[in-house]
Amino acid sequence: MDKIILVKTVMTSNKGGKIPAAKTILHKNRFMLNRVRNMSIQWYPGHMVKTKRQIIDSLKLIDVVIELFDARIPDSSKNPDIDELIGNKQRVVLLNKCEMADENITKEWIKRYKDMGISALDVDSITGRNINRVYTLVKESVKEHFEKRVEKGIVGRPVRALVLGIPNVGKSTFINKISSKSSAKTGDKPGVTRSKQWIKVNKDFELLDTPGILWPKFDDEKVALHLAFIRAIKDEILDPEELAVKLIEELVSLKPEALKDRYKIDLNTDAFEVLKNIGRKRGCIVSGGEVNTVRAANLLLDDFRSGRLGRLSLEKPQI
Ligand SMILES: Nc1nc2c(ncn2[C@@H]2O[C@H](COP(=O)(O)OP(=O)(O)OP(=O)(O)O)[C@@H](O)[C@H]2O)c(=O)[nH]1
Repeated sequence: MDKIILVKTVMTSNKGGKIPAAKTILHKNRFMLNRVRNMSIQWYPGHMVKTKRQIIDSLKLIDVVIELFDARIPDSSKNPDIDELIGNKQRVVLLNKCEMADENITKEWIKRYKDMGISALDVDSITGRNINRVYTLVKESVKEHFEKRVEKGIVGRPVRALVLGIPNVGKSTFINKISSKSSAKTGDKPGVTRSKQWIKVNKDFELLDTPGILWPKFDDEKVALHLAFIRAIKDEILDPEELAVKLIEELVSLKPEALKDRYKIDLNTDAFEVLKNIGRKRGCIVSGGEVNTVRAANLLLDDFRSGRLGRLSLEKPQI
């Protein structure tokens, strides 16, 4: 199957004009999915190849990769190239933004990774939940590798890690949080290219200061939508009403009470009507009493992204 990668573009109708709102929503839904499917590889070669090269260069300098996923969508926030890129480098998976995901489902994910022989931990890089456990996990993951180094007589250097993840997953926030107690850069080290700096977490653990950004890639529209819901794909690319309608559809089947509790609305109607009801409840009204569905959509997306709809995991590990 062809790889589908989002490009920076605005939603346009087949005739090139912006699609009018409400009445065309069904057409729009179909159109968006086609658009998502058809999004071609316009910026792939430039950005992606350069980023990949930078990551490959960085991998030579580190012992372990810290792979950050969004706890709400661990499958979709995984870049399919990562396995090939990392090769047999040790890795630790962190399910970030865990306070917005369903706790039990996150536990299932952690178990799933453990079953695959990968250490995993749920973290919240804002509050710092579990951040102090990351070093222990990293140390365990490289134990064997370091013991071999000691056997070879190579001693006395800290464990070095690279943080990898898709845009907006929280890489910088995580790096800042984990290093906040001693965020001073350690300066250039032998074997480190001029531009590369190490951030000292503690005397035995350092992070490369530039996190590796992996561009999201997806083969199906569900992944694309999930990435858009969490804002790993820039909002300018997709129409907020369309995105909100898809989010409503998913939440209605997954956890309807999230919408009911927040907005006190009836869900026994189609998703666009639900969006309008959200708008009515929240005062997104324009002159003449019409609902401003764009405002309502942005409000809903904002509520989801900031966790105000409660703890929601959109993806469960497949059995
Ligand atoms: N609620 C919550 N928000 C988080 C967490 N970690 C990061 N964020 C927020 O997520 C947004 C993106 O965080 P960044 O650290 O900039 O993400 P990044 O991966 O470095 O982003 P890029 O530079 O685009 O690659 C920011 O608004 C952060 O405040 C978390 O654990 N919980």
